[in-house]
Amino acid sequence: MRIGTSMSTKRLDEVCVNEYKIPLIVMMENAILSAIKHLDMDLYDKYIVVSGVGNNGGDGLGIARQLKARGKDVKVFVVGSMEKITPCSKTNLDILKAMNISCRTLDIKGENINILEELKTSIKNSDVLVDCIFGTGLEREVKGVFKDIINIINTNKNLVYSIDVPSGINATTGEILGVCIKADKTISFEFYKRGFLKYETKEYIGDVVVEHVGIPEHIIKKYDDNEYITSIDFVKGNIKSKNKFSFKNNFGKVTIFAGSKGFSGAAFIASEAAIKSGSGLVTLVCDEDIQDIISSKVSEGMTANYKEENRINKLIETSSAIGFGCGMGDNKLTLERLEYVLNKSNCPMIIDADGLNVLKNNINILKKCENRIIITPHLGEMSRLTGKSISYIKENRLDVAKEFAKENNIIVLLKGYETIITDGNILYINPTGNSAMANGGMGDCLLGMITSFIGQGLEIFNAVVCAAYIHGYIGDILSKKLYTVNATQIINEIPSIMNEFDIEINL
Ligand SMILES: NC(=O)C1=CN([C@@H]2O[C@H](COP(=O)(O)OP(=O)(O)OC[C@H]3O[C@@H](n4cnc5c(N)ncnc54)[C@H](O)[C@@H]3O)[C@@H](O)[C@H]2O)[C@H](O)CC1
Ligand SMILES: [K+]
Repeated sequence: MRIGTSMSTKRLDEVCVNEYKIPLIVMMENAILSAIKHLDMDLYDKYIVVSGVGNNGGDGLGIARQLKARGKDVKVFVVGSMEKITPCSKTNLDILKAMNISCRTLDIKGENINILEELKTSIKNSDVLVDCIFGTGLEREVKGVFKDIINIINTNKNLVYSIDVPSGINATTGEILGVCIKADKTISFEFYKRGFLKYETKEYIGDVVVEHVGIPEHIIKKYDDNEYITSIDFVKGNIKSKNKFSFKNNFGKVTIFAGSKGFSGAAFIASEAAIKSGSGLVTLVCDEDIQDIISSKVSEGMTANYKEENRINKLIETSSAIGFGCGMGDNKLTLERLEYVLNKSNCPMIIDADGLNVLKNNINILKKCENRIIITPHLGEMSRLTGKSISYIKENRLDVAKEFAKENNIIVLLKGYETIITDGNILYINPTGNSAMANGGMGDCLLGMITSFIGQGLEIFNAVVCAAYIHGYIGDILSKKLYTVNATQIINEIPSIMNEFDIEINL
């Protein structure tokens, strides 16, 4: 699913109208017809449509017409200066008038007390309110009668379905411009709006569905912002095709540097996740004093300790991917080991946890490793790496991750609700995962899965996207029956879920 901004909508509209000669009213009618499919007409009969005078309002007026045509009881309120009404909205308003569908108008300059009372009563007497006051054209603080109406709707509402965006939200940034409709469902056009990714907007957007307005795919592709929400088809497609045609018999040889005294669990989880994700050969490199404990637990993997220099050198040279950092300790020795492995290796390297902590103020050591480093920080680690505050990163996480990836020529997987994966150019948002998974060891498990997928020969960026998706997908399935989901439970499910995905890694 594509992510887009107000600008993306505007640009596409202009291209369609000017270059491809698709009249806007045609796209609007497509938008209307695709929106009404989601208005639950089999459940409800009484609708109220509240429209502005922009094209979002035009969508609403067309929706009112289509609802009426299907025998529904519809009341329409239009708010805004009538002299500003867009041509397409005017056309739809004229059709409504010709059909004798009554429209109450609230002019921003007029005295609207009686109509506001009428609106309140109509809301109470209806099943569903369709919100079409503002769409992607909202550009300033919502005030006056617009503010009054939104507050009335939020206070008196039954169900509210917002068209394109809940009125009051900046579709690009997610900023709430003073007041905003609290939608139960948002039916958005062409793009999942970038603003919806801001955590604070979740209480306004409700369930989001994205519908098409009939713009040909090749045009959308041409003006793509390269930002997406990972779909299950993307994951299936990527993993399958890579293995089917390119690496059918190659399961990869991976090395994981992890664990230290007191942190043997991290090393176990990362290695076991790589094994269960289908790697041909997994070797864990750890401190000598935890080697025996881990050897006894990781029966299908091998272990080495830091004293075995020749063996380690050979492992680094021959690995198809290296995972580094879980439970190693935030100390000088870890930094030295990181530099050593970075210098000696040529394969993709995934760095997490203490591997990231020691990179603070040393990020330049990644510069010489062109395009083969993946970092997987959570917000705290990202804050230490970038020097930016957690709250700033939270507010601007897409751009912070993108900029950091671009500057350092790396792939960044920024963990959190709706994890981000970006190489500075393309960005994916991971839709899977849940709060039942918020416990120790999850990151180690993800590191093992990413290392394994890359080691098996998947394209690096796609491997990270797919690993994040499957990791969260398993968590989502388990959380339906478990209050807490831990890493070992995820690991145990990897083979069966991969099988369900029809992923051919183990053929
Ligand atoms: N390609 C598509 O996705 C299509 C989407 N459609 C719909 O069109 C709207 C965007 O329409 P636009 O006319 O550009 O903007 P709005 O309807 O959001 O309204 C702008 C309108 O409101 C005024 N305004 C802006 N901010 C404020 C404010 N704070 N207070 C008061 N008034 C304000 C502004 O001056 C304008 O008059 C999109 O969301 C879709 O719903 C098309 O139907 C088809 C193609
Ligand atoms: K709206």
